[in-house]
Amino acid sequence: MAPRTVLITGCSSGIGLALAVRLARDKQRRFRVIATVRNVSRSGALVAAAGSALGRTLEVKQLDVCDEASIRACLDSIPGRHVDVLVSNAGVGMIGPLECQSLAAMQGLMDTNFFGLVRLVKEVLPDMKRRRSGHIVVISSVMGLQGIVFNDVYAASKFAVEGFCESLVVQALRFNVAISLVEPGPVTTEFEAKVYEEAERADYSQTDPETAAIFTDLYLRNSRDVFASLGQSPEDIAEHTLRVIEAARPPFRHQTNAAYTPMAALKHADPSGALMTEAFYKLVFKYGAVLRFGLRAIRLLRWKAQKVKAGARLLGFK
Ligand SMILES: NC(=O)C1=CN([C@@H]2O[C@H](COP(=O)(O)OP(=O)(O)OC[C@H]3O[C@@H](n4cnc5c(N)ncnc54)[C@H](OP(=O)(O)O)[C@@H]3O)[C@@H](O)[C@H]2O)C=CC1
Ligand SMILES: CC1=C(/C=C/C(C)=C/C=C/C(C)=C/C=O)C(C)(C)CCC1
Repeated sequence: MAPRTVLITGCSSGIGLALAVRLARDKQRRFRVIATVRNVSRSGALVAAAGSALGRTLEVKQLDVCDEASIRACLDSIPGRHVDVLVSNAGVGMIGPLECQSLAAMQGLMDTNFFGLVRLVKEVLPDMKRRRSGHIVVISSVMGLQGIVFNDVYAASKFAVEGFCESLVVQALRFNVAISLVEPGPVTTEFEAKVYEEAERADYSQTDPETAAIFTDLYLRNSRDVFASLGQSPEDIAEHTLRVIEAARPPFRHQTNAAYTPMAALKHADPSGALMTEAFYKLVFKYGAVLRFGLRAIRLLRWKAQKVKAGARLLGFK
């Protein structure tokens, strides 16, 4: 079988980079990867990780999801504009009290996370429909299902992504085009570092002292613990995404972190929203110590499991 052409956005770091390299290094050579970056000068890590795959199963192209012309130019440079699998991955985060964020920054986030996807789909879907084949894979988030305090605008952008795809999936199916949402929980990538850096630079005089204290003393502290305990690696997410891409009948939704799933399920257990609101309120304001204790226990268990795995490898077990 001819290799499938996979176009991925946001490959300069994190999930996009890991996925591009994982697919390009596929032992069965099932994929030809077009790894796109918005700024070619930031493709060093990708090129280094791709190694010998570069120029064989992986090529790097420029694509800014906020710039329609760059999307069109990238697609026009592909023979027959033929893309079998589009992975919409490029995205940015934003945390903190609303009052400390400018409307321009919020609009910029929506432009990348939501309209970036819309621009890509508008350009790629018509060709896929004409060919009556294709797969659009969208890196959404658990925050596309469940909001998290101080992530208001980011969660809204992922809810928008989910609503867009949920509406489009039925029409696409009629043309034999699949749509899949991959929904990771926390992943340890530059994403995390970038939002913390921005939080450090933020001007908290724009909000009241109580809100600022809730954000810096409760949210930031607990969030770091959540990432340290429940965080997955970008390589983990690449493996999950590979499974979605290679599925004979791709799922519409795929959550990558079983430990996070109960958090996203609360709203479905009680349609009034009371259970979800109370559970999160208590986790943030009442049982912070219990949350941190639980997260520390998970960290210890993960550390022990890693040691056991390393020991097994040393003894020659797989
Ligand atoms: N990390 C996490 O905890 C989670 C992340 N996600 C989602 O995963 C996706 C990837 O994030 P992750 O790998 O973690 O973060 P990274 O910050 O490591 O990667 C984000 C990528 O998106 C690129 N990007 C940003 N804006 C644009 C643009 N306008 N056009 C093209 N590329 C752009 C960045 O490029 P540049 O280097 O030029 O800035 C970078 O390559 C995002 O959609 C994010 O929302 C979902 C769940 C959890
Ligand atoms: C679970 C949980 C928390 C934090 C969750 C975080 C930080 C999730 C991050 C998810 C990401 C980054 C998704 C990206 O798309 C709190 C609010 C600290 C306390 C209540 C329980």
